Amino acid sequence: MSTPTILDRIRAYKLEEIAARKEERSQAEIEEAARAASAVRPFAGRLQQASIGGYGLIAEIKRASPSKGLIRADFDPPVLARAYADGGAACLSVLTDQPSFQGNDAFLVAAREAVDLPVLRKDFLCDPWQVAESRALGADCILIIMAFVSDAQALELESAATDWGMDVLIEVHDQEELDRATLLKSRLLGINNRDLNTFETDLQTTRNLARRASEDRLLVSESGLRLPADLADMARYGVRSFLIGESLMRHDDVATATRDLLANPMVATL
Ligand SMILES: O=C(O)c1ccccc1NCC(=O)[C@H](O)[C@H](O)COP(=O)(O)O
Repeated sequence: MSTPTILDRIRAYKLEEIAARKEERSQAEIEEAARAASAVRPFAGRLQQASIGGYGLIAEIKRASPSKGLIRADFDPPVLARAYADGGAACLSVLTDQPSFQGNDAFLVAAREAVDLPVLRKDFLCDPWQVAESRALGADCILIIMAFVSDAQALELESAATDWGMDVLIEVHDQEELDRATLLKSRLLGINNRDLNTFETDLQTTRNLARRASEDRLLVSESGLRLPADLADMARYGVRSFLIGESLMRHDDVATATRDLLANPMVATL
């Protein structure tokens, strides 16, 4: 039998987590909480707007990761959210997965209350119940990781997100996942530079897949981006939106680091 991958391990505990949470709150209860949540903020719209002439940044609030362990000890989600907003981020991403990323649902709630930016719930979703739960927390966008879900699950998640008025960031990291993503209608397509088995990041993933993606998609390069030169490199391949966590989280002054990263965007030539 093959060794379980990180996604296999995450899937196993997520299924237990979902079952336990469903015991606590029925479908009707979670839907009622989702209906009572504050209005959805336009995630894809803000990102698109920022990427015209500039760069669209989804700035990630990330305390730890399976590959790096603890990334930031001084971790205060509302303070970080305000620093990202001051630095010019278009949107936030907040990790809520606890076992692998030391995230928490409360981090998303607190970060979103602190700013007026739209927020992505960064977690491992495979059940529409989690989409309603994301909306109940206030999330404006969910993530569908093609490597984590079947085609049927991806369609079900997208349909639930659409019903709740939320945006979807579809995530792919190879050609097969890019082909499967054609099933989905959402505009936002994230290309993850991180190999989820080895954890290595390689910007070549974005360079390769960006030119094969449909022109209708708004492309987001994800993971392993650190420098203004990295963003300019991706912009040469038509990618002007980015999901960045670790490199910004490691700066003492997150607002200045964010501002410096976004300064002097490459002029669009496409
Ligand atoms: O970050 C990880 O080590 C990781 C491991 C396994 C699955 C997912 C993982 N990260 C999720 C992400 O997509 C990143 O947090 C996001 O793209 C930001 O990446 P980075 O700028 O490199 O922190």
